[in-house]
Amino acid sequence: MAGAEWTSLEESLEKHLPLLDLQEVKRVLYGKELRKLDLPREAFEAASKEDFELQGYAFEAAEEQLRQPRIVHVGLVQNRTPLPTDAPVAEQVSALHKRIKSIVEVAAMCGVNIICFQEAWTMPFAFCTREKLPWTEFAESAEDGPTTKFCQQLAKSHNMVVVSPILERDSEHGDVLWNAAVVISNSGAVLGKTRKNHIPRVGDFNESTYYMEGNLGHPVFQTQFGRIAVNICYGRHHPLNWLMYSINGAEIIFNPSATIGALSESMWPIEARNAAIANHCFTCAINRVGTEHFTNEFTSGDGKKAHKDFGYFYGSSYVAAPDGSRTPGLSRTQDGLLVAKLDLNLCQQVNDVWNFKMTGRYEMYARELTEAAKPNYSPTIVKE
Ligand SMILES: NC(=O)NCCC(=O)O
Repeated sequence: MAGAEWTSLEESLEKHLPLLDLQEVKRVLYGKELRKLDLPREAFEAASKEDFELQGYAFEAAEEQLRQPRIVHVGLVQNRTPLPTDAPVAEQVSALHKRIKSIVEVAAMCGVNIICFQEAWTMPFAFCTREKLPWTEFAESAEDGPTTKFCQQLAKSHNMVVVSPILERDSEHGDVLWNAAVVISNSGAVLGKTRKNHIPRVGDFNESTYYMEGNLGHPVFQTQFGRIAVNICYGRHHPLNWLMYSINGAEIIFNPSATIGALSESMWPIEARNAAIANHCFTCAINRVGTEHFTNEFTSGDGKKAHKDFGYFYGSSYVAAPDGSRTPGLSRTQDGLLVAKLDLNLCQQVNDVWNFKMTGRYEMYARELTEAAKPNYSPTIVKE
Protein backbone atom coordinates (compact mmCIF):
# COMPACT_ATOMS: atom_id res chain seq x y z
CA MET A 1 0.00 0.00 0.00
CA ALA A 2 1.59 3.24 -1.16
CA GLY A 3 2.32 5.98 1.33
CA ALA A 4 4.03 9.27 0.62
CA GLU A 5 6.26 7.76 -2.08
CA TRP A 6 3.44 7.76 -4.66
CA THR A 7 2.23 11.28 -5.56
CA SER A 8 -1.00 10.76 -7.44
CA LEU A 9 -2.94 8.78 -9.98
CA GLU A 10 -2.96 11.84 -12.24
CA GLU A 11 0.82 12.18 -12.19
CA SER A 12 1.26 8.49 -13.07
CA LEU A 13 -1.21 8.73 -15.96
CA GLU A 14 0.45 11.86 -17.34
CA LYS A 15 3.88 10.29 -17.01
CA HIS A 16 3.19 6.91 -18.57
CA LEU A 17 0.34 7.16 -21.10
CA PRO A 18 0.72 8.21 -24.72
CA LEU A 19 -1.25 11.39 -25.46
CA LEU A 20 -4.16 9.79 -27.32
CA ASP A 21 -4.63 7.08 -24.72
CA LEU A 22 -4.37 9.71 -21.99
CA GLN A 23 -7.23 11.71 -23.53
CA GLU A 24 -9.50 8.66 -23.65
CA VAL A 25 -8.54 7.54 -20.14
CA LYS A 26 -9.28 11.05 -18.84
CA ARG A 27 -12.63 11.10 -20.65
CA VAL A 28 -13.67 7.94 -18.86
CA LEU A 29 -12.09 8.66 -15.47
CA TYR A 30 -12.94 12.36 -15.26
CA GLY A 31 -15.80 13.03 -17.71
CA LYS A 32 -15.25 15.98 -19.98
CA GLU A 33 -11.92 17.76 -19.57
CA LEU A 34 -12.24 20.84 -17.38
CA ARG A 35 -10.66 24.19 -18.15
CA LYS A 36 -7.86 25.12 -15.78
CA LEU A 37 -8.61 28.32 -13.87
CA ASP A 38 -6.38 31.27 -14.51
CA LEU A 39 -5.53 31.89 -10.86
CA PRO A 40 -3.43 34.94 -9.89
CA ARG A 41 0.35 34.60 -10.02
CA GLU A 42 0.64 35.93 -6.44
CA ALA A 43 -1.60 33.08 -5.28
CA PHE A 44 0.77 30.49 -6.80
CA GLU A 45 3.75 32.32 -5.32
CA ALA A 46 2.18 32.42 -1.86
CA ALA A 47 1.19 28.74 -2.10
CA SER A 48 4.71 27.77 -3.08
CA LYS A 49 6.22 29.90 -0.29
CA GLU A 50 3.86 28.27 2.22
CA ASP A 51 4.61 24.86 0.71
CA PHE A 52 1.17 23.75 -0.43
CA GLU A 53 -0.27 22.75 -3.76
CA LEU A 54 -2.73 25.04 -5.56
CA GLN A 55 -4.97 23.86 -8.39
CA GLY A 56 -8.04 25.42 -9.98
CA TYR A 57 -10.67 24.21 -12.47
CA ALA A 58 -13.89 25.53 -13.98
CA PHE A 59 -17.13 23.62 -14.53
CA GLU A 60 -19.21 25.27 -17.25
CA ALA A 61 -22.99 25.19 -17.76
CA ALA A 62 -24.98 26.03 -20.88
CA GLU A 63 -26.12 29.61 -21.29
CA GLU A 64 -29.82 30.10 -20.49
CA GLN A 65 -32.23 32.80 -21.68
CA LEU A 66 -34.08 33.46 -18.44
CA ARG A 67 -31.48 32.81 -15.76
CA GLN A 68 -28.09 34.41 -15.30
CA PRO A 69 -25.21 31.99 -14.59
CA ARG A 70 -24.96 31.26 -10.85
CA ILE A 71 -21.21 31.30 -10.37
CA VAL A 72 -19.59 30.28 -7.11
CA HIS A 73 -15.97 29.52 -6.31
CA VAL A 74 -15.43 26.77 -3.74
CA GLY A 75 -12.17 26.02 -1.95
CA LEU A 76 -11.23 22.58 -0.57
CA VAL A 77 -8.37 22.39 1.92
CA GLN A 78 -6.37 19.24 2.72
CA ASN A 79 -3.49 19.26 5.16
CA ARG A 80 -1.14 17.39 7.48
CA THR A 81 -1.13 18.07 11.20
CA PRO A 82 1.92 20.34 11.55
CA LEU A 83 2.96 19.29 15.09
CA PRO A 84 3.52 15.82 16.55
CA THR A 85 0.49 14.34 18.29
CA ASP A 86 2.18 14.54 21.71
CA ALA A 87 2.71 18.31 21.54
CA PRO A 88 0.55 20.28 24.02
CA VAL A 89 -3.09 20.48 22.89
CA ALA A 90 -3.19 24.29 22.74
CA GLU A 91 -0.01 24.35 20.63
CA GLN A 92 -1.40 21.80 18.16
CA VAL A 93 -4.62 23.78 17.76
CA SER A 94 -2.80 27.04 17.34
CA ALA A 95 -0.38 25.56 14.75
CA LEU A 96 -3.38 24.31 12.77
CA HIS A 97 -5.11 27.70 12.99
CA LYS A 98 -1.93 29.33 11.67
CA ARG A 99 -1.60 26.84 8.83
CA ILE A 100 -5.23 27.19 7.78
CA LYS A 101 -5.08 30.99 7.97
CA SER A 102 -2.25 31.03 5.42
CA ILE A 103 -4.19 28.73 3.08
CA VAL A 104 -7.41 30.77 3.45
CA GLU A 105 -5.49 33.92 2.53
CA VAL A 106 -4.50 32.30 -0.76
CA ALA A 107 -8.11 31.14 -1.25
CA ALA A 108 -9.18 34.77 -0.85
CA MET A 109 -6.71 35.83 -3.57
CA CYS A 110 -8.38 33.23 -5.82
CA GLY A 111 -11.86 34.66 -5.18
CA VAL A 112 -13.11 31.68 -3.16
CA ASN A 113 -16.65 32.23 -1.83
CA ILE A 114 -17.11 29.05 0.20
CA ILE A 115 -14.27 27.14 1.82
CA CYS A 116 -14.34 23.79 3.59
CA PHE A 117 -11.66 22.21 5.78
CA GLN A 118 -11.06 18.51 6.45
CA GLU A 119 -12.91 16.45 9.07
CA ALA A 120 -11.94 17.28 12.70
CA TRP A 121 -9.44 19.74 11.28
CA THR A 122 -8.20 21.14 14.61
CA MET A 123 -6.72 17.84 15.81
CA PRO A 124 -4.96 14.63 14.88
CA PHE A 125 -7.40 11.86 13.94
CA ALA A 126 -6.79 10.22 17.31
CA PHE A 127 -9.95 8.13 17.53
CA CYS A 128 -7.97 5.01 16.64
CA THR A 129 -6.38 5.12 20.10
CA ARG A 130 -9.59 4.74 22.17
CA GLU A 131 -7.87 6.94 24.79
CA LYS A 132 -9.96 9.81 26.11
CA LEU A 133 -7.31 12.29 27.25
CA PRO A 134 -5.89 14.35 25.77
CA TRP A 135 -8.09 13.94 22.67
CA THR A 136 -11.38 15.00 24.24
CA GLU A 137 -9.65 18.26 25.14
CA PHE A 138 -9.75 19.18 21.48
CA ALA A 139 -13.56 19.38 21.64
CA GLU A 140 -15.04 22.88 21.50
CA SER A 141 -18.38 24.65 21.46
CA ALA A 142 -19.74 24.88 17.91
CA GLU A 143 -21.40 28.18 18.72
CA ASP A 144 -18.64 30.13 20.44
CA GLY A 145 -15.52 27.96 20.84
CA PRO A 146 -12.10 29.40 19.95
CA THR A 147 -12.09 27.73 16.53
CA THR A 148 -15.52 29.06 15.64
CA LYS A 149 -14.38 32.54 16.69
CA PHE A 150 -11.24 32.13 14.59
CA CYS A 151 -13.34 31.08 11.58
CA GLN A 152 -15.75 33.97 12.09
CA GLN A 153 -12.80 36.33 11.73
CA LEU A 154 -11.69 34.59 8.54
CA ALA A 155 -15.22 34.62 7.14
CA LYS A 156 -15.74 38.28 7.82
CA SER A 157 -12.39 39.53 6.66
CA HIS A 158 -12.52 37.54 3.40
CA ASN A 159 -16.29 37.71 2.75
CA MET A 160 -16.20 33.91 2.58
CA VAL A 161 -18.52 31.20 3.89
CA VAL A 162 -16.45 28.88 6.10
CA VAL A 163 -17.34 25.23 6.73
CA SER A 164 -15.44 24.17 9.84
CA PRO A 165 -15.65 20.49 10.80
CA ILE A 166 -14.68 20.07 14.46
CA LEU A 167 -15.00 17.79 17.45
CA GLU A 168 -17.91 19.51 19.21
CA ARG A 169 -18.57 19.63 22.95
CA ASP A 170 -22.21 20.50 23.64
CA SER A 171 -21.99 21.76 27.22
CA GLU A 172 -25.63 22.91 27.15
CA HIS A 173 -26.68 19.28 26.82
CA GLY A 174 -24.68 17.08 29.18
CA ASP A 175 -21.24 17.90 27.76
CA VAL A 176 -21.89 15.44 24.96
CA LEU A 177 -19.26 15.19 22.19
CA TRP A 178 -20.22 15.17 18.52
CA ASN A 179 -18.43 15.06 15.21
CA ALA A 180 -19.84 18.27 13.77
CA ALA A 181 -19.38 20.90 11.09
CA VAL A 182 -20.06 24.56 11.83
CA VAL A 183 -21.24 26.69 8.92
CA ILE A 184 -20.23 30.32 9.20
CA SER A 185 -21.79 32.88 6.89
CA ASN A 186 -19.66 35.35 4.94
CA SER A 187 -21.09 37.98 7.28
CA GLY A 188 -19.20 36.27 10.11
CA ALA A 189 -22.38 35.00 11.80
CA VAL A 190 -22.71 31.33 12.75
CA LEU A 191 -25.38 30.09 10.35
CA GLY A 192 -25.71 26.73 12.07
CA LYS A 193 -24.19 23.31 12.52
CA THR A 194 -24.66 19.80 11.31
CA ARG A 195 -23.52 16.49 12.82
CA LYS A 196 -22.05 13.32 11.39
CA ASN A 197 -24.94 10.92 10.89
CA HIS A 198 -23.09 7.66 10.34
CA ILE A 199 -20.28 6.62 12.70
CA PRO A 200 -17.77 4.05 11.40
CA ARG A 201 -17.05 0.80 13.15
CA VAL A 202 -14.43 -0.38 10.69
CA GLY A 203 -10.68 -0.95 11.11
CA ASP A 204 -9.13 1.52 13.54
CA PHE A 205 -11.95 4.03 13.10
CA ASN A 206 -13.06 3.62 16.72
CA GLU A 207 -15.12 6.79 16.62
CA SER A 208 -18.10 5.24 18.42
CA THR A 209 -15.95 5.37 21.59
CA TYR A 210 -16.19 9.17 21.43
CA TYR A 211 -19.50 10.28 19.93
CA MET A 212 -22.92 9.12 18.82
CA GLU A 213 -24.70 9.30 15.49
CA GLY A 214 -25.77 12.88 14.72
CA ASN A 215 -29.27 13.96 15.78
CA LEU A 216 -29.78 17.00 13.56
CA GLY A 217 -31.01 15.27 10.41
CA HIS A 218 -29.96 16.70 7.06
CA PRO A 219 -29.88 20.50 7.33
CA VAL A 220 -29.15 22.57 4.26
CA PHE A 221 -27.72 26.06 4.67
CA GLN A 222 -28.85 28.91 2.46
CA THR A 223 -25.79 31.07 1.87
CA GLN A 224 -25.38 34.11 -0.33
CA PHE A 225 -23.58 31.86 -2.83
CA GLY A 226 -25.91 28.86 -2.94
CA ARG A 227 -27.45 26.12 -0.80
CA ILE A 228 -24.86 23.91 0.87
CA ALA A 229 -24.79 20.80 3.06
CA VAL A 230 -22.10 18.79 4.81
CA ASN A 231 -22.02 14.99 4.67
CA ILE A 232 -19.21 14.12 7.07
CA CYS A 233 -16.78 11.36 6.01
CA TYR A 234 -18.29 7.88 6.53
CA GLY A 235 -21.67 9.31 5.50
CA ARG A 236 -20.40 9.14 1.93
CA HIS A 237 -20.89 5.35 1.92
CA HIS A 238 -24.62 5.90 2.55
CA PRO A 239 -26.50 6.91 -0.60
CA LEU A 240 -29.58 7.84 1.43
CA ASN A 241 -27.54 10.34 3.43
CA TRP A 242 -26.54 12.18 0.24
CA LEU A 243 -30.12 11.85 -1.02
CA MET A 244 -31.64 13.57 2.02
CA TYR A 245 -29.32 16.58 1.71
CA SER A 246 -30.28 16.77 -1.92
CA ILE A 247 -34.00 16.42 -1.17
CA ASN A 248 -33.62 19.35 1.23
CA GLY A 249 -32.27 21.38 -1.67
CA ALA A 250 -28.46 21.19 -1.41
CA GLU A 251 -26.69 22.34 -4.55
CA ILE A 252 -23.21 21.67 -3.15
CA ILE A 253 -22.51 18.90 -0.65
CA PHE A 254 -19.14 18.97 1.10
CA ASN A 255 -17.67 15.69 2.32
CA PRO A 256 -14.90 16.49 4.81
CA SER A 257 -13.15 13.20 5.53
CA ALA A 258 -10.29 11.37 7.20
CA THR A 259 -9.58 8.09 5.50
CA ILE A 260 -6.64 5.84 4.76
CA GLY A 261 -5.33 4.05 1.70
CA ALA A 262 -5.60 0.48 2.93
CA LEU A 263 -9.29 0.93 3.61
CA SER A 264 -10.89 3.18 1.05
CA GLU A 265 -8.61 4.54 -1.67
CA SER A 266 -10.27 2.56 -4.46
CA MET A 267 -13.72 3.71 -3.31
CA TRP A 268 -12.75 7.37 -2.96
CA PRO A 269 -12.96 8.43 -6.63
CA ILE A 270 -16.32 6.73 -7.05
CA GLU A 271 -18.49 7.63 -4.10
CA ALA A 272 -18.67 11.44 -4.09
CA ARG A 273 -18.71 11.44 -7.89
CA ASN A 274 -21.59 9.00 -7.96
CA ALA A 275 -23.44 11.11 -5.38
CA ALA A 276 -23.07 14.19 -7.60
CA ILE A 277 -24.53 12.26 -10.53
CA ALA A 278 -27.35 10.59 -8.58
CA ASN A 279 -28.44 13.80 -6.85
CA HIS A 280 -27.94 16.42 -9.58
CA CYS A 281 -25.60 18.45 -7.37
CA PHE A 282 -21.91 19.26 -6.88
CA THR A 283 -19.94 17.27 -4.33
CA CYS A 284 -16.61 18.20 -2.73
CA ALA A 285 -14.59 15.33 -1.27
CA ILE A 286 -11.79 16.34 1.12
CA ASN A 287 -9.28 14.06 2.84
CA ARG A 288 -6.37 14.76 5.16
CA VAL A 289 -2.74 13.95 4.29
CA GLY A 290 0.12 11.96 5.81
CA THR A 291 0.70 9.60 8.70
CA GLU A 292 -0.04 10.61 12.30
CA HIS A 293 2.01 8.80 14.94
CA PHE A 294 0.71 8.25 18.48
CA THR A 295 2.62 7.67 21.71
CA ASN A 296 0.88 4.50 22.83
CA GLU A 297 0.35 1.51 20.63
CA PHE A 298 -3.10 0.08 19.93
CA THR A 299 -4.41 -3.01 18.17
CA SER A 300 -7.00 -3.34 15.44
CA GLY A 301 -8.68 -6.26 17.18
CA ASP A 302 -7.66 -8.57 14.33
CA GLY A 303 -4.91 -10.60 15.96
CA LYS A 304 -2.24 -8.61 14.15
CA LYS A 305 0.59 -6.72 15.84
CA ALA A 306 -0.12 -3.55 17.80
CA HIS A 307 0.92 -0.34 16.07
CA LYS A 308 1.20 3.39 16.69
CA ASP A 309 -0.31 4.91 13.58
CA PHE A 310 -3.56 4.80 11.68
CA GLY A 311 -2.04 4.29 8.24
CA TYR A 312 -1.61 6.74 5.39
CA PHE A 313 -4.17 9.52 4.81
CA TYR A 314 -4.02 9.89 1.04
CA GLY A 315 -5.35 13.41 0.38
CA SER A 316 -6.66 13.31 -3.25
CA SER A 317 -9.42 15.87 -2.61
CA TYR A 318 -11.63 16.59 -5.63
CA VAL A 319 -14.87 18.19 -6.84
CA ALA A 320 -17.50 16.34 -8.88
CA ALA A 321 -20.35 17.82 -10.90
CA PRO A 322 -23.90 16.63 -11.65
CA ASP A 323 -22.92 15.72 -15.22
CA GLY A 324 -20.36 13.24 -13.89
CA SER A 325 -17.33 15.35 -14.71
CA ARG A 326 -14.77 15.89 -11.96
CA THR A 327 -11.56 17.70 -11.25
CA PRO A 328 -8.31 15.80 -10.97
CA GLY A 329 -7.44 15.14 -7.34
CA LEU A 330 -5.00 17.13 -5.27
CA SER A 331 -1.89 15.10 -4.56
CA ARG A 332 -1.71 12.21 -2.09
CA THR A 333 1.30 13.72 -0.40
CA GLN A 334 1.07 17.48 0.00
CA ASP A 335 -1.08 20.02 1.76
CA GLY A 336 -3.28 21.67 -0.84
CA LEU A 337 -6.00 24.07 -1.87
CA LEU A 338 -8.32 23.09 -4.70
CA VAL A 339 -10.35 25.94 -6.18
CA ALA A 340 -13.33 25.14 -8.38
CA LYS A 341 -15.55 27.56 -10.23
CA LEU A 342 -19.07 26.15 -10.41
CA ASP A 343 -22.11 27.33 -12.31
CA LEU A 344 -24.98 26.10 -10.13
CA ASN A 345 -27.32 26.27 -13.14
CA LEU A 346 -25.77 22.95 -14.13
CA CYS A 347 -27.75 21.18 -11.37
CA GLN A 348 -31.14 21.99 -12.92
CA GLN A 349 -29.85 21.52 -16.46
CA VAL A 350 -28.70 17.97 -15.73
CA ASN A 351 -31.89 17.26 -13.76
CA ASP A 352 -33.92 18.24 -16.84
CA VAL A 353 -31.89 15.83 -19.00
CA TRP A 354 -31.62 12.80 -16.74
CA ASN A 355 -34.70 13.34 -14.48
CA PHE A 356 -33.44 11.35 -11.49
CA LYS A 357 -35.60 13.49 -9.19
CA MET A 358 -38.66 13.01 -11.38
CA THR A 359 -38.12 9.25 -11.77
CA GLY A 360 -37.00 8.72 -8.16
CA ARG A 361 -40.17 6.90 -6.96
CA TYR A 362 -39.61 8.25 -3.45
CA GLU A 363 -43.14 7.45 -2.31
CA MET A 364 -42.70 3.78 -3.20
CA TYR A 365 -39.37 3.59 -1.36
CA ALA A 366 -40.78 5.48 1.64
CA ARG A 367 -43.59 2.91 1.91
CA GLU A 368 -41.30 -0.07 1.46
CA LEU A 369 -38.61 1.26 3.82
CA THR A 370 -41.21 1.99 6.50
CA GLU A 371 -42.20 -1.67 6.36
CA ALA A 372 -38.59 -2.93 6.11
CA ALA A 373 -37.55 -0.99 9.21
CA LYS A 374 -40.14 -2.75 11.37
CA PRO A 375 -38.74 -5.52 13.63
CA ASN A 376 -41.25 -8.08 12.33
CA TYR A 377 -40.61 -7.33 8.63
CA SER A 378 -40.10 -10.30 6.43
CA PRO A 379 -38.28 -9.64 3.14
CA THR A 380 -40.30 -9.99 -0.06
CA ILE A 381 -38.75 -13.07 -1.64
CA VAL A 382 -40.80 -14.91 -4.20
CA LYS A 383 -40.15 -18.65 -4.12
CA GLU A 384 -41.22 -21.45 -6.37
N1 LIG B 1 -13.55 9.44 9.37
C1 LIG B 1 -14.26 8.40 8.99
O1 LIG B 1 -15.45 8.33 9.21
N2 LIG B 1 -13.58 7.42 8.38
C2 LIG B 1 -14.14 6.14 8.12
C3 LIG B 1 -13.47 5.46 7.03
C4 LIG B 1 -13.99 5.82 5.69
O2 LIG B 1 -15.15 6.21 5.59
O3 LIG B 1 -13.27 5.71 4.73
